Amino acid sequence: MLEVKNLRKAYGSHVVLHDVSLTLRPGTIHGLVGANGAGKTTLLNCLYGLETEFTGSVRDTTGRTLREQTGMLPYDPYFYPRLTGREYLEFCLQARGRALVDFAGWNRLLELPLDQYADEYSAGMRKKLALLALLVQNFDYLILDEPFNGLDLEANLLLKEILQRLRTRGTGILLTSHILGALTETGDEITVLVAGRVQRHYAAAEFDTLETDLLNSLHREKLGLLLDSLV
Ligand SMILES: Nc1ncnc2c1ncn2[C@@H]1O[C@H](COP(=O)(O)OP(=O)(O)OP(=O)(O)O)[C@@H](O)[C@H]1O
Repeated sequence: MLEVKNLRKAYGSHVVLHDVSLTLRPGTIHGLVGANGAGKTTLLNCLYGLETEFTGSVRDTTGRTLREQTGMLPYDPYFYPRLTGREYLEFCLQARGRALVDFAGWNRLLELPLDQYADEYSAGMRKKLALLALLVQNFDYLILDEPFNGLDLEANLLLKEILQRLRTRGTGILLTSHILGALTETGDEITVLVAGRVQRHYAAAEFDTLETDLLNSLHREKLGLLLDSLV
């Protein structure tokens, strides 16, 4: 299990994460929601080790090195210029010291032009390529920052199905999304982050309450202001 305990992260005097704790169990999908700037990406970056200056702890409870069996999809994946999609995939495997595999199986689903330069792909194709690089590596845990963002309708449906099948296979998946339905349809647990603090963890049986809570807070804070502005 991956465990984040009492994580506190600041940029200068700006505290972005306050005492955040959560767990990611094998074979579960854990959604992370929160407004723009709530701290979701920062939390994922601390978890994966892209940010190292924080207090609190991040660990695999089995004692293994977290990075070894965890793959991460960044919010905006970077591609080196003049690398084809295939070369990018090969690079990802080699950087991890893994043997090359045949990409054709997964790519029959994602249908990427692997012999074109990746930095010339559309935004959705780039997202698919970065996902493909994770899928071919069979990680135990996946950390996905906005995986649905930019994907077309068909790829969205496909990704939901893929995530559910990976969960059945035992993969633990932590993902952010601003599309609540994508998380409530697939997730086992959702954590709501408000201004860098965990407001509440919701189990699947409480997802109806989550929608009501989010709507209520929206009604209170923003819809009231909107009504005031319109009169
Ligand atoms: N490198 C950085 N330096 C300084 N402040 C940062 C840095 N990265 C993020 N922040 C600040 O941390 C806060 C949380 O940002 P973060 O990107 O984690 O939010 P988020 O919940 O992922 O937002 P979004 O939904 O817009 O992607 C924001 O106030 C942001 O300005």
